[in-house]
Amino acid sequence: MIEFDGLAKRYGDYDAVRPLHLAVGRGEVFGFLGPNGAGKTTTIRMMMGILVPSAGRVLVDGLDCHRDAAEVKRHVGYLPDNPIFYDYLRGREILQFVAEMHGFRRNDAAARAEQLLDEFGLDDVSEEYAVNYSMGMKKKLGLACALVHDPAVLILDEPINGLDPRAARDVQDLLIGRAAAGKTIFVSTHLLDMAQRMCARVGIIHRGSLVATGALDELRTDAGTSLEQVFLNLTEEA
Ligand SMILES: Nc1ncnc2c1ncn2[C@@H]1O[C@H](COP(=O)(O)OP(=O)(O)OP(=O)(O)O)[C@@H](O)[C@H]1O
Repeated sequence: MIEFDGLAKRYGDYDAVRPLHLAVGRGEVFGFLGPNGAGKTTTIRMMMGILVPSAGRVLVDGLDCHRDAAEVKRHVGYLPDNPIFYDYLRGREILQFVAEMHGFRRNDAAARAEQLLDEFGLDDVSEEYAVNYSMGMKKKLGLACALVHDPAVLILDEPINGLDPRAARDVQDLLIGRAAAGKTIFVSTHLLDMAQRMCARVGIIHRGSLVATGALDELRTDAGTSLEQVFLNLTEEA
């Protein structure tokens, strides 16, 4: 479903992402774990066609994320690390706008917006300007936007970063629901609790290199200790 084939990004002589080879299967919830600056956002921006790879490629459903970027967006829902909204649109209008961009007719777009506002518990703030939303509300609205067209694949950059425990739990529950419905989820995080709750398999990225992949239980058994210790060992600074 998602295939990284030597995907790499270089800034000048700095390797932000070193050739990445990885396959994520249909229906899998894959955690992309790494410390600050490891290369997670850079990788995800290449998946979304926002950054041009320096080498290699990444495919979603056989489509090249750089060459076929527009088509990839029909298959994928994307939550950026810091969702930004038009400051002159209200929550409901943003969802309606995104739905229309995906080809919904006006009435269908309104109905879809209504449905998502309800599901994400945003009804009460639907008429407020999204730019004034709290971080938790912005992440929920961003996730609702990512789901408007019911994509098979979700690519999420730090979905619960900066959220209070209740908002973090709400967002995780929404995602667990989507995973149970068979969505393929590629989620970047440096929050190990979240990886433990949600991900069947993880990859750990450190200084642009994938240093380990596997099921959480395998990784823990390898090091005979907690995921936190595995993470700390693998991402140790020289
Ligand atoms: N435009 C750029 N020019 C030069 N270096 C960059 C640029 N963008 C990112 N980098 C560097 O590439 C590295 C990877 O950054 P990236 O944002 O992908 O990390 P990350 O794993 O998402 O980190 P975080 O968890 O802090 O968001 C960092 O060292 C960053 O400073």
